[in-house]
Amino acid sequence: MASLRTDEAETHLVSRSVPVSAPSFRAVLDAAEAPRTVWSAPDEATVVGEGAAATVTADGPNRFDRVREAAEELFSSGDVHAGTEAARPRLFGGFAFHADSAHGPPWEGFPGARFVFPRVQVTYTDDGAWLTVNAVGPDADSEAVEERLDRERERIASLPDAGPVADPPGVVDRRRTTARDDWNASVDAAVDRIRAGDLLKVVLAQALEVDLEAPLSVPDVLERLGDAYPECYRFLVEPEPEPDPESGPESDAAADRPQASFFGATPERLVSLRGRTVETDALAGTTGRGETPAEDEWLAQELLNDEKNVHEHELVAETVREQLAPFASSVNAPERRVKRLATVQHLWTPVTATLSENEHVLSLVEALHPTPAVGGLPPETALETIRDTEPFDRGWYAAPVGWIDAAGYGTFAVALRSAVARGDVATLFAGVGVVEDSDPDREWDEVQLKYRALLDELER
Ligand SMILES: C=C(O[C@@H]1C=C(C(=O)O)C=C[C@H]1O)C(=O)O
Repeated sequence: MASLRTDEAETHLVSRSVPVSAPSFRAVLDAAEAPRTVWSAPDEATVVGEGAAATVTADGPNRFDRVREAAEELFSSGDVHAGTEAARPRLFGGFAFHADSAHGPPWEGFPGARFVFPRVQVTYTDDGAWLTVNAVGPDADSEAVEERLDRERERIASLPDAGPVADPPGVVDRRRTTARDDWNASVDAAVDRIRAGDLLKVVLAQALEVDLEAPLSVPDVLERLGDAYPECYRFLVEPEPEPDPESGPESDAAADRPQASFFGATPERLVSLRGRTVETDALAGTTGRGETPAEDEWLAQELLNDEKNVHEHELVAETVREQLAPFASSVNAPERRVKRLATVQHLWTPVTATLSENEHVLSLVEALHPTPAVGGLPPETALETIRDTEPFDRGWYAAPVGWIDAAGYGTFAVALRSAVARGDVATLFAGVGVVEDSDPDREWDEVQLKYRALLDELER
């Protein structure tokens, strides 16, 4: 079932934008009403969204089609003055990793798919910032939207200064979903299945729940992640504020339940589509950072020549090329290289393709997700292994997050190096590719290394 939820039954869309002198990202996000949206990608405008003029949700195996149909309906009758391309109407959101995600803790409010058309949007481009007000429904008349745009412009211009970025809140307690012995047994069992020929690769993940000393400031964390990971895709997805299940439906305590926020800074693009040009990444195979440039380079060279990591990587690169082939008149992938991030280095093959006919980006998302960088091979057996092995719900971790527009173009990243936070509790996720030569201890260490991206922003 897909649903397009708007203020009213009809879906007439009105969107108005004006250039504004760039307000501080943190000040805008701090003052924004929920659900808040952030999207920031290399070579793309950064977007902060406030509230929802329309929400698209879907569950089940047909969720990609359902979202696409609802998006087409939403975008079908638009009265849009965007002024700049980056401020054109777009839906921001994503999907759960598994089609049958249970939406249990900490994933309450995160359905199989959910996209938001923000009520208010600030778009930061190289040529300055734009403020956009959107409305959907029969009451969405241009005059009312223009009046709101004036009011929002005044509000944005007089936002209080966000002050200095706060230090990380500090971690007081942590709980792992996976004990060391269980991890070793799971990796060994996966390796046995690989050696028996049932599997080629499976990505196994862990979750880490941390209690923070103070409620998390998502704007501060996103700002710091932007500084530390400029080459990554930063995102923030929030469900609409929901009632507390422990209090009655009419209770005031409902309003006190902390807002859930799913956010991260991921190095992995799942796919971007513009015109008929497709860009995607094969990213798999990991090592650490060195203490010196020479040590960094040594580690990078070792990674490029390491048989186990190259095998793990090539399974991904090959699969991505194969999955794009039916859509494409050409697929190009250069020699693999190393992507160096603040805490890790990865083997990376950027893949580009030209489509043989027009496609919606969600068709490509559906074809590619999950790549063997986060699922495995063969895909169905790997997914079954993940479900049987992992003692927690991946929710939206390692799943597609991004945006779509009226033309069916879009960009999606793989939601890695991510956490879902609610007040002073956060759950972090990280996984590793298990192949024939995997060693449980080394894979354990790699999971801990991948947690660093977010733990560094939470620990004092
Ligand atoms: C699964 C994660 O990362 C993925 C797995 C990698 C690997 O196994 O080497 C590397 C990059 C990502 O494709 C994660 O960060 O949680």
